[in-house]
Amino acid sequence: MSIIKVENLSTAFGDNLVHNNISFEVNKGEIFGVLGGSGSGKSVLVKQIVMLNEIQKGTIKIFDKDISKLSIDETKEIKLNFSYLFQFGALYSFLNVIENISVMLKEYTNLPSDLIEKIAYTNLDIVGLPKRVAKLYPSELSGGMKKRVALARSLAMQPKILFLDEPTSGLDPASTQQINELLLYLKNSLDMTTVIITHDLETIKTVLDRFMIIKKDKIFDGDISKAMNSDDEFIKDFLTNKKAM
Ligand SMILES: Nc1ncnc2c1ncn2[C@@H]1O[C@H](COP(=O)(O)OP(=O)(O)OP(=O)(O)O)[C@@H](O)[C@H]1O
Repeated sequence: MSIIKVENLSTAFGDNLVHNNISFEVNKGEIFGVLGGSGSGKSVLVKQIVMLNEIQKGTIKIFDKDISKLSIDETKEIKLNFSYLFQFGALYSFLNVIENISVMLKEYTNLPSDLIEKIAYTNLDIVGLPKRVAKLYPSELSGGMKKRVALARSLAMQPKILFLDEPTSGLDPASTQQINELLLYLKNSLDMTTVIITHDLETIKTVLDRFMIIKKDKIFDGDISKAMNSDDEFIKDFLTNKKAM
């Protein structure tokens, strides 16, 4: 079942045509990758889906609803289903780990504070961090731990769709592998659809169910084995990291 449906999307900034008539669907429960070289419009595309950037041409449907035709109330309601972890999804330096995870719950729900704390601790556990880090501040965490806390903060709202922009950027190979394993664990344990922007070959190979590659047009849509068997030089180079990603 398709949960996101993008049809004939075109986006340009002045003379810079970024998306040329792109169509794709994301199915419920899958981990879908948005791939492409630097500046190919991956972030703009995801921001259009989460309604942070305007749609210039084409349609985007979420849960079968055309998002450009929603009322203010419908927009608010649909946005409650999203969590978006930005590329440099910074934690608040003046809040400790558990306070960082609680931020959205405090802002967007009326839940009592003891329940918010309980949910925050549950999500700390879900991302594989021990209770002892709860009172630490971001400056006291490793890069991998910061990513986990940011992920826990995104998960706390129990999103139906999670958007991750480069979840492993800046991490060493061991921490990258741990985040990849965590993403697979989340897929199997939570009722969630995930859209990931990534350049990381390991993530592409081991985590994504399906992905598309954009380069103004959509030049590929499928899974890793289809991509590996492709005769297209760009796709082959892309997957062996020969292309500037
Ligand atoms: N608000 C804007 N005004 C003008 N140009 C923009 C705007 N937002 C994005 N762009 C341009 O659109 C293009 C795509 O940007 P985007 O950030 O989506 O790329 P990306 O694929 O996510 O790149 P990267 O992998 O480097 O993060 C770039 O050329 C960028 O300069």
